[in-house]
Amino acid sequence: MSKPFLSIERLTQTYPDGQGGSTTVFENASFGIEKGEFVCILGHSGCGKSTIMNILAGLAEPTSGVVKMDGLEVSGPSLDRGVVFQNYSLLPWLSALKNVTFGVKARHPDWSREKVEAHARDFLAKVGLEGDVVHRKPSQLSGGMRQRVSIARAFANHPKLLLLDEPFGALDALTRGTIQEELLKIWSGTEQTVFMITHDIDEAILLADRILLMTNGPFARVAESVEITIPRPRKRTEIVEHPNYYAIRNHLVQFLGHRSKELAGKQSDDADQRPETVRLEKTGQAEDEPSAPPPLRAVND
Ligand SMILES: Nc1ncnc2c1ncn2[C@@H]1O[C@H](COP(=O)(O)OP(=O)(O)OP(=O)(O)O)[C@@H](O)[C@H]1O
Repeated sequence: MSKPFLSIERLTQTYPDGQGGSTTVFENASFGIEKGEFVCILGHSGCGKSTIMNILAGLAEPTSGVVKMDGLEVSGPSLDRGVVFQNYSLLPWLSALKNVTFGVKARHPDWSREKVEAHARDFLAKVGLEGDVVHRKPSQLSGGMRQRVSIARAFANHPKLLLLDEPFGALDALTRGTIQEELLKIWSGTEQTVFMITHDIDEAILLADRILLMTNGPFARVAESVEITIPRPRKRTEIVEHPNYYAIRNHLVQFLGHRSKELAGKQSDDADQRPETVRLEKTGQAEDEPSAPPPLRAVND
């Protein structure tokens, strides 16, 4: 079997527990991501999502295990891996436009100034930022606009892998919805590989090809890989009508509400802990199958 584009192999992370011992966040976590896939990871606070992302970004080293991208081991940050954090991380002294051209110049040192600027403006326009607003500094932009700049900046650099750490966490629901759809549009035009942390089940269903589910730590596991069997293009208002939507949503709610705790803290003898694939398919089933939507409830309890 050929190796996936991104291969996470037996990743283990332990930290000192402050009392002379150590805590194992996760152990021998292994999974793959194919080129062009959009993968979200869901799990309760503290299970180790950000730790995995920092390792994928090359910003942190695991205690053991390796990450390979295109067959090469990841070590240290690289322009091939772009990161978008919740807090935007824009350079405050530069305009929105210059925040984008900065990375494009580094990526394409041979491009003319005009070409760099046109490229940056093109990506800003894709997220709805056009005209004079591109000359504003981050402090003169709203939170939603800043996050749009971060996304434009990340995509404009064409990294092979885009890592998004709760990029919409600080936004109000309306802005969040609009930017989610802008993100989908920009992603579908580029076929970039995306790995995203979110706490929002509906966001994950809207955006992802697959959702990785993590159990609670310590000894957290990436226990399941749930395929999102809803065709693209997807719209927030339309996916809820799809027969698979509530089956998938229920499964995720159940996992986060119960199974993430039941499976927590259990060490396994398997040297290689790979997630189980879950594929829920309700299309073509008998009409009398109960399909009433469950009551919506918070899942991050
Ligand atoms: N540098 C560190 N030293 C000690 N423990 C750490 C360190 N960094 C993270 N941890 C611990 O590792 C565990 C995983 O942290 P991580 O930030 O990866 O979780 P997370 O799933 O991203 O959480 P959240 O959803 O709240 O962001 C936590 O228990 C955290 O306290």
